[in-house]
Amino acid sequence: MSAVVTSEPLMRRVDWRLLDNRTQTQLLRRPAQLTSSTTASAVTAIIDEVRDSGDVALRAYGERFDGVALADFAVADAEFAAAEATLSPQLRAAIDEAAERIATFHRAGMTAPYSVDTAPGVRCERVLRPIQRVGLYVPAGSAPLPSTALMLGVPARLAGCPDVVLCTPPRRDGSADPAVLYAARRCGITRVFKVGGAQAIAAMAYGTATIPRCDKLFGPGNAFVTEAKRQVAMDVDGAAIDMPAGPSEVLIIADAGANPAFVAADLLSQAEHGPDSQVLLLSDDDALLDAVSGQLAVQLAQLPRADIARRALQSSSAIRVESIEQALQVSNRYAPEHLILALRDARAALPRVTAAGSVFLGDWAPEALGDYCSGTNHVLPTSGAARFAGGLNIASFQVAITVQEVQPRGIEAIGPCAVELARAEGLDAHLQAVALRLQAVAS
Ligand SMILES: NC(=O)c1ccc[n+]([C@@H]2O[C@H](COP(=O)([O-])OP(=O)(O)OC[C@H]3O[C@@H](n4cnc5c(N)ncnc54)[C@H](O)[C@@H]3O)[C@@H](O)[C@H]2O)c1
Ligand SMILES: N[C@H](CO)Cc1c[nH]c[nH+]1
Ligand SMILES: [Zn+2]
Repeated sequence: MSAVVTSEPLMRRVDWRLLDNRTQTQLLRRPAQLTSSTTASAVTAIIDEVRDSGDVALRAYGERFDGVALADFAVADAEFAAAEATLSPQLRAAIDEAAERIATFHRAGMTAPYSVDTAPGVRCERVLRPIQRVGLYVPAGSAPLPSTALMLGVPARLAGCPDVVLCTPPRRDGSADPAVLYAARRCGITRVFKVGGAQAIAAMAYGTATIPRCDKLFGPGNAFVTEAKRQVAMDVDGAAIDMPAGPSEVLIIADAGANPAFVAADLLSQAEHGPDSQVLLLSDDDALLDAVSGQLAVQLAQLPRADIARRALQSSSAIRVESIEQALQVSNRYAPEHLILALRDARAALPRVTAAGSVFLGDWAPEALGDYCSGTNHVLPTSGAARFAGGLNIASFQVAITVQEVQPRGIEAIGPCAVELARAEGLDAHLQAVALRLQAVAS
């Protein structure tokens, strides 16, 4: 029997139980990983050009990739005001409401400074400081994402970052998306530049005459943006980055009782982000897989962005597994950006999830709620980075500094321990720095 059970027109259907380990690994490869060497060299050339020619290069790339050569990239006060006036009251209210809920969730998870006496007369502390200048990237290639401006801007503000710069691709008429501008302003951000793609990342990492150099860069983006972040993070003269947050992914584990229309809608909602998005469906029930396949065809036909979603489905899979337990193992191996547990008892499965950016429990938590307004952050690790990294939070915008304060009785208490360890390492100057103080306290 072949591992390919049926040849689906929209999404490949495979039986996990019949695949060898190598084929399983290939199946779980992201499309962005397959094109990475070509993308990498294109991005290196863009970064080099921006470092050499600054704003001139930004203007040329803007013309080439976004169809507009801007004389001035900075958004002026008048454009912010016009943007706010353009938005419907309903959209402004939705942005405000989402911002409040995102703030509520993030504030609750804020790490606190702390202080502890580790020995009599030895106080150790951790204090938190906001990163001084942060650069945010808000995608707008295939669709402007004002929700991303909130996901970046709200925690940056709560962390207290004093200097926040935001880049987003311009529209063809040279303006920035009004909802992105409103969301940015809502988070207190006033330095917005109409620059997109790898060139925006290079500009914020190295600085140009117009765009200031930033300490750390944040935000999602397509394969070019994500690769540019990776490259500037590898360069000691570049900038730190939040995480690889590339093309969107969702993995859904659905049992026989799941609602096929809901499952199909959730798959399509990530597929419509871009042709390099990847969506995976795992189930132990053939009838459910069939029903979702039917729903996909029906719902896709009604989508304005059907072409993009159809292309994403081509690099996606519906996978028949032996059991929900096996599905959880596959999911942990894939480490999805988003994991939807469309299970009758989703909560019971949660303890077995070890790698995922954000988890959606049950039938009533579509991923789109996390994208917009449940309160969690939608800037999440992709490409398997959820194995070792979590999503964006306030701590991402802070540096934690440790402090120690030692009294004379403190050096008496712990000095001998340091002396012994310094002797073992053969580091005599270390030993001396402690021993001198021990003698001074004793005399
Ligand atoms: N992981 C996350 O947290 C997360 C969150 C939101 C969005 N996303 C992802 O962000 C991405 C947004 O992508 P997008 O394309 O819509 O917007 P984008 O702003 O990331 O990219 C648009 C820019 O790409 C550059 N570009 C386009 N074609 C190019 C080429 N051939 N060579 C070099 N540069 C080129 C252009 O400069 C353009 O301005 C999607 O893949 C989406 O899934 C991820
Ligand atoms: N699903 C995206 C994260 O991968 C975030 C987003 C923004 N707008 C809609 N969705
Ligand atoms: Zn989304």
